[in-house]
Amino acid sequence: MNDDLKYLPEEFLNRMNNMLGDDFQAFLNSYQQPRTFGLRVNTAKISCEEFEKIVPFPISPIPWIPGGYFYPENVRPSKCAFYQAGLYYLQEPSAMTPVSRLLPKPGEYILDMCAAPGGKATALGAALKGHGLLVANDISTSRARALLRNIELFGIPNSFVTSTAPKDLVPCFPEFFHKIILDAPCSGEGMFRKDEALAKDWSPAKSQELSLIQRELILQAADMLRPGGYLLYSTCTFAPQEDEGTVSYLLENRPDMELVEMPGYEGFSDGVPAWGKGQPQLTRCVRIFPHKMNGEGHFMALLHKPGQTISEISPVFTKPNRTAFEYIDAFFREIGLKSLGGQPFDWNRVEIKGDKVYYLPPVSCSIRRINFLRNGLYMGDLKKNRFEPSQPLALALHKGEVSSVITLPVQDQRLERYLKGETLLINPEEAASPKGWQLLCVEGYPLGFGKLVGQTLKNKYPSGWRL
Ligand SMILES: C[S@@+](CC[C@H](N)C(=O)[O-])C[C@H]1O[C@@H](n2cnc3c(N)ncnc32)[C@H](O)[C@@H]1O
Repeated sequence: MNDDLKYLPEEFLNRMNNMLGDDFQAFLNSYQQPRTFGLRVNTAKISCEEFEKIVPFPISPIPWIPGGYFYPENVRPSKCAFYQAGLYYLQEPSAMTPVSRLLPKPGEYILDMCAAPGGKATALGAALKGHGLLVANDISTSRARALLRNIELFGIPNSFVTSTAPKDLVPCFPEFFHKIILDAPCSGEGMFRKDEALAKDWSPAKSQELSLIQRELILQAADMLRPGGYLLYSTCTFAPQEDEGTVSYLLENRPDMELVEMPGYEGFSDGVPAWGKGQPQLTRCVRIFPHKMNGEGHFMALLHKPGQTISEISPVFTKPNRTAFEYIDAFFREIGLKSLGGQPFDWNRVEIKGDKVYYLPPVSCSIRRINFLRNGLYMGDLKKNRFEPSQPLALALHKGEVSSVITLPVQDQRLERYLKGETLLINPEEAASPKGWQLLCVEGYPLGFGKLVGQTLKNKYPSGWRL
């Protein structure tokens, strides 16, 4: 065994040898190949064609992911202002696959049960394009905070971000969702090449423990899925008991559910019935092996609950304090707001709690006993006789939705200084309006607010967001 591979646990290698047979050597060799790096375009904010024109570093399409691109290892895309404008998410290429096979559509109600830090939730939210509802949940509150940040960076206005044990979501959302993604906590075997620490932490006992958790979670997911709905179960492990084993358990316990084919790709491998309880339909599961594709190990199963989906959208009912509306409206007039996130602004969705202003998702439902980190978009704060906009509001705005803008080219050094919290010198011809609130943009894409006084742009980029 090559010294470079010593970190791989022997029991893991023996099991993989049994699973893969003739393919085992190729699998092992893949651990000496460099890993790949990916980003996924936020198609709610920018088209792929436009992104390809303006991106300032080399990219090449990931062939099995619409909107996914490889970038070279020596590039740091998180240092580019387009990243702070929420134009893309950095994600390992295989990990982009589950959402791309769930085919989320605008208007659907979608749940991401184990969502932090948001790799899949941001893709789901982008696909909804502001219509319908995304519930992004993670049991860990600290991880859910990182999830909220990514949802806000992506400018997703129609989401609940929650931190609750999935069993407590079930009574709130019985047969509610059109689509659910369960990207389960798993033993992470597929990520050993990316993160050797995972291999050091691995044990068969842990995998067994996790498989029991996955069994509970997958039944809970099925119970929140409406007839006609789709559930995508995914892991980043090769362990059969966590993959086909979990899906088998669902098929046994929820016999109405069926495995369906998902859009294929030449590098995908079929699931193996013998690795579960032998149900022939387990071949419809998909495995991604690092020796067959340019990505890390992954497992996916797309499940359907037969029945007719009833399409209905429940209206939002709020009883807002309308006296505050004039302050918000005055701000909107000052910046010349035309729409929000591609849709006309709907005053019925405004909720005011104390001095905080929120824009609720366009869907309501009765919810108790859930720990919310966010219900909709945090728009800003009411101060004495005025409204102060938030950073998430800036990021929820699309290119061209506001007229008081200062837009700088991506190479402009002032963008980095803005993101560090500094004031900027702005030439009069660079600002669309001579004073007051401005939306600072990179190539037209909103980054954050500032206030122009003479030629000085006072920085309103919040300290918690700065570089
Ligand atoms: C594989 S990660 C999710 C990654 C995420 N979907 C993404 O794409 O960024 C699994 C998540 O499950 C959460 N988790 C762990 N135990 C859980 C449990 N018992 N119930 C629900 N979620 C759990 C973890 O906090 C973790 O964030």
